[in-house]
Amino acid sequence: MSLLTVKNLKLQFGGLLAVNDLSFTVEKNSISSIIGPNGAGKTSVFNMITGFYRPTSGEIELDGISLINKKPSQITTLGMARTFQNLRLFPNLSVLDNVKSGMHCRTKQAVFGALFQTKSQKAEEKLIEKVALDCIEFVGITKYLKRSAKNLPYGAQRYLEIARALATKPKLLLLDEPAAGLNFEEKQYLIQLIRRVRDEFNITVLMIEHDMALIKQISEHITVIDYGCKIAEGTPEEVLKNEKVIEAYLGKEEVV
Ligand SMILES: Nc1ncnc2c1ncn2[C@@H]1O[C@H](COP(=O)(O)OP(=O)(O)OP(=O)(O)O)[C@@H](O)[C@H]1O
Repeated sequence: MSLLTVKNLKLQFGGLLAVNDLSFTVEKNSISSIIGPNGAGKTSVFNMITGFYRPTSGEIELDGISLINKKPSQITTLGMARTFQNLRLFPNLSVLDNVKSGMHCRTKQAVFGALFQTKSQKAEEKLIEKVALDCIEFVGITKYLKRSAKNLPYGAQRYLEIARALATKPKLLLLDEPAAGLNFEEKQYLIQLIRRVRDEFNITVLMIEHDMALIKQISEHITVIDYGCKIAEGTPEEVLKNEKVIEAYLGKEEVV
């Protein structure tokens, strides 16, 4: 059963067709990937799914609900969270506050409540803190709780982004190049973390990644795009021996 359905998606920037008639689905509880050479349109697809870009045409549904014309915050509320290729943390906020900051969309806090700290307001604040602490512990960075994001080791910053996304309790987690900049040990830790996200929280994961070894290890389904079009899809074994895929990568990146 699919959680995300993308149908005939198009995105035009002036004369450039960044995404061209793209259709694919993401199965519930799967770990899936979108791959493709630089500039293929992968991040543009994520930006449309999360409401940052408005598609020129096409349909996107999360659990049967259309996401077209919805704002990013509405899409978060419907159960989607993402991390970014270039980290988007609040550098001067602590780890705890970074995670709490991602949870507005899930809270009922009104201005009145925030000013006068009603009983329910205090209870909600406690709950927010508990969820944030649980997510921080889950990704393994509790020892950095009070440290500002900018002073964390790079790997921990990447895990913090995942904790912040998890705190919104998504059905679907989109990870944009989660392994970028990580060393071998950190990548192995990331693989375990992504598996635990799916297995322990039943969250479906869709990621963009350039690290083919990592993709092979963790992805159950891959969609390959080139020049905005889907050129192949299937299991890692099927996709990575596909001639069109090898051709698309030839001279650009190495397919392992
Ligand atoms: N806001 C924008 N305005 C104009 N062109 C854009 C914009 N965003 C992306 N593009 C163009 O759309 C195409 C697809 O870009 P996109 O970033 O989606 O590719 P990508 O597959 O994610 O690349 P990479 O792997 O290098 O991150 C590129 O030609 C890019 O220059």
